[in-house]
Amino acid sequence: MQHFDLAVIGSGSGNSLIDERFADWDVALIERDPVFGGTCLNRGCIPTKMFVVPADLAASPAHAARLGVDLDLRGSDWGAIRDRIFGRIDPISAGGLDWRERSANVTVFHAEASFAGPKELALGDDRISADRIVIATGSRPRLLAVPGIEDAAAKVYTSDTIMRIAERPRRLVIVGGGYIAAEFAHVFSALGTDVTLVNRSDVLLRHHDREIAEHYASMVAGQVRVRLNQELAALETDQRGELTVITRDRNGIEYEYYADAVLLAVGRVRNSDALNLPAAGIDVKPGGQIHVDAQQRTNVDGVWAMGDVSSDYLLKHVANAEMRTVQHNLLYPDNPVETDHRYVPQAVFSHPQIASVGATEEQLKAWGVRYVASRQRYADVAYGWALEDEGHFVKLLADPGTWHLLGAHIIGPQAPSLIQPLIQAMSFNLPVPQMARGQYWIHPALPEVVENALLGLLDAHHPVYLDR
Ligand SMILES: Cc1cc2nc3c(=O)[nH]c(=O)nc-3n(C[C@H](O)[C@H](O)[C@H](O)COP(=O)(O)OP(=O)(O)OC[C@H]3O[C@@H](n4cnc5c(N)ncnc54)[C@H](O)[C@@H]3O)c2cc1C
Ligand SMILES: NC(=O)c1ccc[n+]([C@@H]2O[C@H](COP(=O)([O-])OP(=O)(O)OC[C@H]3O[C@@H](n4cnc5c(N)ncnc54)[C@H](O)[C@@H]3O)[C@@H](O)[C@H]2O)c1
Repeated sequence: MQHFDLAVIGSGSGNSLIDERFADWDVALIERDPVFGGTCLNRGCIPTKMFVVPADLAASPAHAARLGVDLDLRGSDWGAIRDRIFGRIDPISAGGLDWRERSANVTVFHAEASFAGPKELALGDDRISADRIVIATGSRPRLLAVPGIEDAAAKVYTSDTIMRIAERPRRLVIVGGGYIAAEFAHVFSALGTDVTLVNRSDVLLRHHDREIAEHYASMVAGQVRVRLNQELAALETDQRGELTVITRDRNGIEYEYYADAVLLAVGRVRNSDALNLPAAGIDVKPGGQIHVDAQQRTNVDGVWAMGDVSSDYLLKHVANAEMRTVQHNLLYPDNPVETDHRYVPQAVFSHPQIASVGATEEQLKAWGVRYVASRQRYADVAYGWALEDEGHFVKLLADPGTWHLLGAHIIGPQAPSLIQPLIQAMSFNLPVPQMARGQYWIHPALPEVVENALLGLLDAHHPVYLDR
């Protein structure tokens, strides 16, 4: 049996862990997917955002008309967009594998790993052992088992498959109301598909601040058909191969939608089920989330886990942060560090864009925390005038005692970029007065909407003067 200093399962964030500092370690990297590099690169963050940019352009004529510019969308070439995106991504993935296979100290195994003991892995018929094992196996789309789904399989997609679809569907039903549903609703509707969004609960983007979620719902309703409180009940394929999507509401009433394709966007399943974790005695939470401590250690000595398979956050920037923790703790076991999960930001690249960090107003109320809130419309700052903005805003929540930000929520153009200084302020405990008045804000740039929201917090309570 081959023995290694370190075995890493999963070539997504796990692959990034093995840097030059491990040059004198004997490392095994195991990947079961023929495609190398994991979700973010091949079927997640990166290709979705590469679709969002052309979708933003395709959606721009309506906005341009309000500014006196007459743009016409004459069409979109799905094949060209798709091939450009994957023509860029696929060589990066293949090149990454090639480079890794040529690394002197790393052996790449193309196999599904499962535990045969605490420090032993079964890779098909092979066995390897390692002093340390890192589980970075990620997650996969959740599927729904409803009548007719097998017959309709050729027209049922997930985020793993829809971006490579041969032709853009004329009519698409998206099941779900989270990140993936919101981003693909934008991409497909902007490029010309008739989209119906079916969601089981009565809110879209339910983990967001309620005001933001409601505002998003009102805006997306202008782009796609939104059907709330309905869940997928069945799929029917007739003799001509035409697909009907049947949904059911809470009263048992059924609805029918004709579709050329269905996208399931109903959450993700952690990839821990194939790992035979009981063989190693590794603790798992309900739902398959591997239990780790703040140092990313599982309950079994020498076995770490990171990223989607163990994290509370299914986000690449979190997987990267956890990867850096594991990396450090492997290299410097006598000086371990913990992952900082205090202020995890998130962004939805929908239309409009959304970004948030920290607590929602509903959470603060539920926790009984004292707070002040401010809302600043893009339309009331100079660059918002230039944009002729309608309806987008920044919402901030702060502690009126310490003047530390408790939460920041933005819906509107460039929200994922605008929020970055607020993440910085929260991470480094920069109080609102200092942040608002202790620096210049470029005039008349869009971040003035953040500046004014900060000043609004101070007005919301009582004036605070800075000792400068
Ligand atoms: C459509 C979509 C869009 C997204 N957009 C964003 C975004 O904009 N921003 C953001 O922050 N996050 C985004 N995410 C989330 C982000 O992609 C994930 O959080 C991140 O990729 C997780 O990384 P990971 O290393 O944990 O897992 P992965 O990258 O999934 O890597 C796990 C690897 O392990 C392999 N594997 C699994 N089980 C085994 C086994 N038993 N043996 C061997 N190999 C195995 C898998 O094949 C996979 O290659 C998006 C996700 C999706 C689906
Ligand atoms: N921009 C980003 O950062 C980004 C983009 C895409 C995905 N992601 C990550 O991937 C994760 C998964 O995304 P997601 O959108 O699949 O999950 P999600 O958890 O965000 O949303 C799932 C949605 O499906 C609905 N749903 C569940 N079962 C249903 C059913 N039977 N019928 C109808 N609706 C049903 C839920 O009500 C919910 O609205 C996200 O949580 C996020 O962490 C991030």
